[in-house]
Amino acid sequence: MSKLRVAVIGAKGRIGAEAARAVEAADDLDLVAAIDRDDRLETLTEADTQVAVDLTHPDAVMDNLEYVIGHGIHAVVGTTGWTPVRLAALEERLAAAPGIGALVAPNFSIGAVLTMRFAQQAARWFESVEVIELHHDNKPDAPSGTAGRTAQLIAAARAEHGRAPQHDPTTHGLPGARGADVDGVPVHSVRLRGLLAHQEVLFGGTGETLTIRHDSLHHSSFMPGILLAVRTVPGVPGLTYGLEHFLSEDFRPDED
Ligand SMILES: NC(=O)C1=CN([C@@H]2O[C@H](COP(=O)(O)OP(=O)(O)OC[C@H]3O[C@@H](n4cnc5c(N)ncnc54)[C@H](O)[C@@H]3O)[C@@H](O)[C@H]2O)C=CC1
Ligand SMILES: O=C(O)C1=N[C@H](C(=O)O)C[C@H](O)C1
Repeated sequence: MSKLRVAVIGAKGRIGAEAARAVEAADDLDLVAAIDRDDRLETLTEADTQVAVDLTHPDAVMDNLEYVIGHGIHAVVGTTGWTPVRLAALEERLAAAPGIGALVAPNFSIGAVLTMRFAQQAARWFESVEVIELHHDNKPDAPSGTAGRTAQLIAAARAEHGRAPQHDPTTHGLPGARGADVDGVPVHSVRLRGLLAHQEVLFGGTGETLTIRHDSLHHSSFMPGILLAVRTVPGVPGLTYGLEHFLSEDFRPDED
């Protein structure tokens, strides 16, 4: 069987470099292009790319996707910076490219996907909730894409179960001390040398708290999810938001 022809955009970056190595090491995938900011996007079409993985920067991803989708290439996107407006624009672009699929994943690690799912499940039961995300000191965006998505899912679950917005007791203090407000959920961003990608979801109820914590300790944590996405996206036209939609019972992150 012929191998799937895969390109990585952002291949000199922290995660892009790891993704290029993971694609290269996979028996069923062929790394046909690995480009970065000084390279031409035409390299992808010249290499007859079937799936492009974008791991670049919020400022670059929309133009990259315009080229990729416009040339009939499926997309796997880990780059952050997704707003409802951007997602709607991408969905519209895909509607004009029948048969082409794009997966946008706030996080490719199984632990982070499960954190979001567990937080969604817990949200209805607790009065208070706050999200704390902690990342390396070179991350340009805050809050992280994962934290933003986690907060959105929690807010939607609270609303679905008729929970009133949280009461913020703060009347005095400094601006920003209570974090960013994502759909009514406070999200706090820590940037610290030595860290990689970490998140805590704190729930509080009467006389108890529940903390869900996830730690990505190495970029390898994202690779099984990226490879799963690369293999799955050609069969799923249109926009998919979140790796959870590609997970099946037989996914074994430790086997890739
Ligand atoms: N969804 C997920 O699971 C994960 C997502 N990310 C996201 O991936 C993105 C990249 O993260 P890092 O690798 O840490 O950043 P990085 O700064 O180390 O790498 C980004 C790379 O993209 C390149 N780049 C920038 N503009 C470009 C363009 N127009 N064309 C081609 N290449 C371009 C840069 O030169 C750089 O080499 C960020 O948005 C980050 O949040 C990171 C880790 C996991
Ligand atoms: O920049 C990173 O490192 C990461 N970015 C993604 C995010 O913003 O959620 C995923 C993960 O947290 C690593």
